[in-house]
Amino acid sequence: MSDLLYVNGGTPLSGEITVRGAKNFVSKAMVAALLGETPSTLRNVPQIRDVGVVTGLLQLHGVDVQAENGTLVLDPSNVESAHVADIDAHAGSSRIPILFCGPLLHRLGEAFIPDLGGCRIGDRPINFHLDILRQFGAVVEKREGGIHIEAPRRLQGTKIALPYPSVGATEQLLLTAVRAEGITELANAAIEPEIMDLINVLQKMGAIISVDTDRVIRIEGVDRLVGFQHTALSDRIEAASWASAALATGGDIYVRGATQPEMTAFLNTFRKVGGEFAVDDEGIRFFHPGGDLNSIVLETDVHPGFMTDWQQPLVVALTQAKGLSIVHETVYENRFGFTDALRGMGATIQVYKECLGGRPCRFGQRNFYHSAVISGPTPLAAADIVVPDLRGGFSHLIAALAAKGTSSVRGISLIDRGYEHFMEKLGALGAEFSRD
Ligand SMILES: CC(=O)N[C@H]1[C@@H](OP(=O)(O)OP(=O)(O)OC[C@H]2O[C@@H](n3ccc(=O)[nH]c3=O)[C@H](O)[C@@H]2O)O[C@H](CO)[C@@H](O)[C@@H]1O
Ligand SMILES: C=C(OP(=O)(O)O)C(=O)O
Repeated sequence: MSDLLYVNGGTPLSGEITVRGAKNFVSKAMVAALLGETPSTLRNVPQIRDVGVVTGLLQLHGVDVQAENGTLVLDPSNVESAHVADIDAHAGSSRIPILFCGPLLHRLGEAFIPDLGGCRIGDRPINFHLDILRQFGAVVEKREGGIHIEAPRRLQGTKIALPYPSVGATEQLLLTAVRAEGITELANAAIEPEIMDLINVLQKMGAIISVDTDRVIRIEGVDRLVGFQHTALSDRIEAASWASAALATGGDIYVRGATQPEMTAFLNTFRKVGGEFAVDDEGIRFFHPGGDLNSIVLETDVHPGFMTDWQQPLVVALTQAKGLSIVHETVYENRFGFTDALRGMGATIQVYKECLGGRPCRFGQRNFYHSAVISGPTPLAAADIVVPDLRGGFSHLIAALAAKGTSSVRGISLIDRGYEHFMEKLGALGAEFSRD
């Protein structure tokens, strides 16, 4: 099937869709299953490409993965006999392979981790991950196409402070510390809801982990872990993406499965922009109440702040708000590339190297266009677009749906990485489109 979608925009999206488990949790919980001596069951798993990638990686390592109706059963009992030390077949496919380090070191004593993929929204180095592994006593060596890691003896608990509360590095530490010898303490840890749910999973497996209010996580290593049974928390990025689509197209979308506690920062911002929402026990209805949308000043941040992955879809809605909005991206240095295409569709967006609208961040005084000023409202016109990355791609799709006329959107398979059945969902919301 072709990677090109023709979108006939200008109609408000209206109706109901369902979101399932979070991409940024499910893949990590699947890796955690490697640590158990018995099978694990994970429920509420979406059919997205990243789940397929991690399934492939686990199978290569001898894990039996059975999938049925959104439930995965992962049996790691053959990992030792499979003992695969080279998984470069999956180089560049996602960011998850780096999280195999701790579990594989505990089980096999060595591993080869291929170069990572994921969205190109900045340099995305892995220096924190490698420093963590070395502090546990692993020997890390750069080789062609990836890194080779080895644990000459059992990994040892350690005390670490992250220079920045990185999600991946915090997960790296958790997945390594739970079976290391002794106590590990991580200061300046990330505390995203997806990390808290990973901690839930690890605790079910037998781990001892405490989280303090000051971003300190403390783990007492244990000798063995067992399988878990868990239902994944909901995907708050997908939910916010559909909410932004409702706002940008003047629509009304009920997102079944969306949950309020993990979305507090988004909901506050959505309300300030002029969107309305109604929370019930099953999900959240997001709608444009009519009238003007308001411009805002917004800064992305680590949890509990406004998350960076919400930024790109919301910027499309801000092109329809009255006045000047300022968005300061403080998590990634290069996450405004997607605005080029929006400008081509008629949006007025200027990007700056300065830290605008808030406190100085790591990227100020450097050569990164990490602040944006959006002036609206501007009608959007149809265009030919090439999808740059996962969230940028979804944002382009929203822009095409808001624009009058027929747009072509090329590279839509990138969107499958994080949005389950997005074309069926668009259909259910009344979008007009056809696949080439
Ligand atoms: C699969 C997954 O869960 N992806 C999410 C995860 O990405 P990921 O875990 O890759 O993001 P991090 O939180 O690690 O990155 C945050 C910042 O730390 C920097 N950094 C990170 C690691 C490192 O070793 N050195 C370093 O400098 C990064 O370049 C970035 O500027 O959290 C991000 C922040 O919420 C989300 O946008 C991604 O959707
Ligand atoms: C940046 C993202 O994902 P990844 O870390 O998998 O590239 C994202 O989900 O928006």
